[in-house]
Amino acid sequence: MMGTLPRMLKLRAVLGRHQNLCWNFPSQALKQQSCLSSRPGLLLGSSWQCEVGSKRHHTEADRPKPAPAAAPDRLPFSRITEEDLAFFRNILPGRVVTDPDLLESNNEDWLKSVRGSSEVLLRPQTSQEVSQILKYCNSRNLAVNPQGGNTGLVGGSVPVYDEIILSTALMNHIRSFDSISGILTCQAGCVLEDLSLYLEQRDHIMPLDLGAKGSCHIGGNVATNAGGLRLLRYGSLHGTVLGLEVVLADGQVLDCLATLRKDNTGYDLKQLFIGSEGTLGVITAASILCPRKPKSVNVAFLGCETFEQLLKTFQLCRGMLGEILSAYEFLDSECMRLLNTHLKLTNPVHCQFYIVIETSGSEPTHDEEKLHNFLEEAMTSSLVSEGTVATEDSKIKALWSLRERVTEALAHDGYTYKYDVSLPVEELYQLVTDMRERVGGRAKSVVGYGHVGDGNLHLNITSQAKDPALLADIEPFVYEWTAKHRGSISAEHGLGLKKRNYIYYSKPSQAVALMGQIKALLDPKGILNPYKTLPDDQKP
Ligand SMILES: O=C(O)CC[C@@H](O)C(=O)O
Ligand SMILES: [Zn+2]
Repeated sequence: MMGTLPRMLKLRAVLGRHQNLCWNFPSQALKQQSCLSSRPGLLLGSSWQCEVGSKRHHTEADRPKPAPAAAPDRLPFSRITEEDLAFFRNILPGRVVTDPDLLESNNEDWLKSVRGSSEVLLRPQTSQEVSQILKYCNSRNLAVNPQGGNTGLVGGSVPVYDEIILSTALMNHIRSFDSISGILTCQAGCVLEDLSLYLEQRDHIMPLDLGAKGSCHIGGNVATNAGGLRLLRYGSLHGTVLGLEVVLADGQVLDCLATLRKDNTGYDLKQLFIGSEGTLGVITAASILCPRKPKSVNVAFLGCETFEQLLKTFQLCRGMLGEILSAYEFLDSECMRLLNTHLKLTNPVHCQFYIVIETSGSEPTHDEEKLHNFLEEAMTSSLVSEGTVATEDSKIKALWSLRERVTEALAHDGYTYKYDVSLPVEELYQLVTDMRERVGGRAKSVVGYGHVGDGNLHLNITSQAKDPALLADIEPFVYEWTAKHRGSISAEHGLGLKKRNYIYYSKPSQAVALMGQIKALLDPKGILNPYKTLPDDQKP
């Protein structure tokens, strides 16, 4: 994992010849920071568009009016009774939680912005137990909120009213790992970081990596189609998940747990459940294609003065680093200010925009040479003004923490309005600039960061406390802006409770209606994660 230090020092020496360039290794202060954002149990709308030829366009008149984002009325599900509890206690001895204190953290999302009032938490260990639970709930018309690590950011992982919480926490068993094919099969409740550690000992890695890795469950990652920091290199879970086991609303266990790279026998049903946020079935196990652990990893933390330079650097980087490029992330100077203020993290360089570039390859000498050439070119063409490079694990983690912990820093800044949009990269930062101008001094901070390499911006706005006037400035402006620029109003966080009614900004009515029909087919009573994902006009 480590590049050779003398070689990197040489790199510094060569690059150091250029004026304004300051290549240094992270400061002591930075090294001492913990590398992981420990989001404790963190689980967290689009333009109406239609396809005309290859172009999407949207007309104001055709776009359905989004309903308010607030929670809809409670749907007429049954209320839990003593007989129901007796049934659950019988099938899950010692694993039915009704103590309100113990239920606190399961009822509230990580952002503390959505709070349900569930009175029961079920902790199954097997798919058969999940099947028994759902069969019973379906027959009794009891609503169920499937819950993984509760790290979502759109209110998808917590109950809205009194839904029964079905936790995957005890379903954390690795079923198999084939080191020849790199295919891992595990239960849904395995924590992402545990899987990563397990695989690292076997010379492999998980194809996804998130700031919330210490708490999130792989089942929740798949259910939300989580993107994260490695998507640029390894693609989305739609490609790396080879098979799923899913329990349907009526309790049937759907065994699509294939471990094949290629399988064109009919419709690829597992894809329906990836990103469906627990509304179509409960994922109980997954087979995932895992890459080999790279032999050489380097991280460069660079600074540039304009977003245009940042994009040109990306272009250069894709051309010069090619197959070894594994991440291209960014944060603006406002994010850095919050990291300094709230988490006492120190910036290794000082600029308007910061880039985190990661390379992962199999030959350290080759990778370092490529990185060296790229950095030299980025410097001589004045795209990048400052930077630092790390090859050692601890330094790499320290640099990554500057990107991964922005969410945590924002949580300390105040009430946070979160937007997670996909946009054509060249327009990505204009939304932040326009928003800043629009909200003026009403907001405490307006920050932009995210996955430039994937065209994914995280626009976050904070205020001292929840502020309806500020919200009215932000929405629907942010959704309209995104739709106008042909973006998606949810790039990777999903729709959950908070964004469900904005789906029409990103999907045409026919597509949403078809989603409603699929939901009605798989979950006719609508017991699975009600109030989430689908807009209120499409609930069964
Ligand atoms: O908090 C956010 O807005 C983004 C969280 C996560 O997707 C990230 O990329 O850090
Ligand atoms: Zn993200």
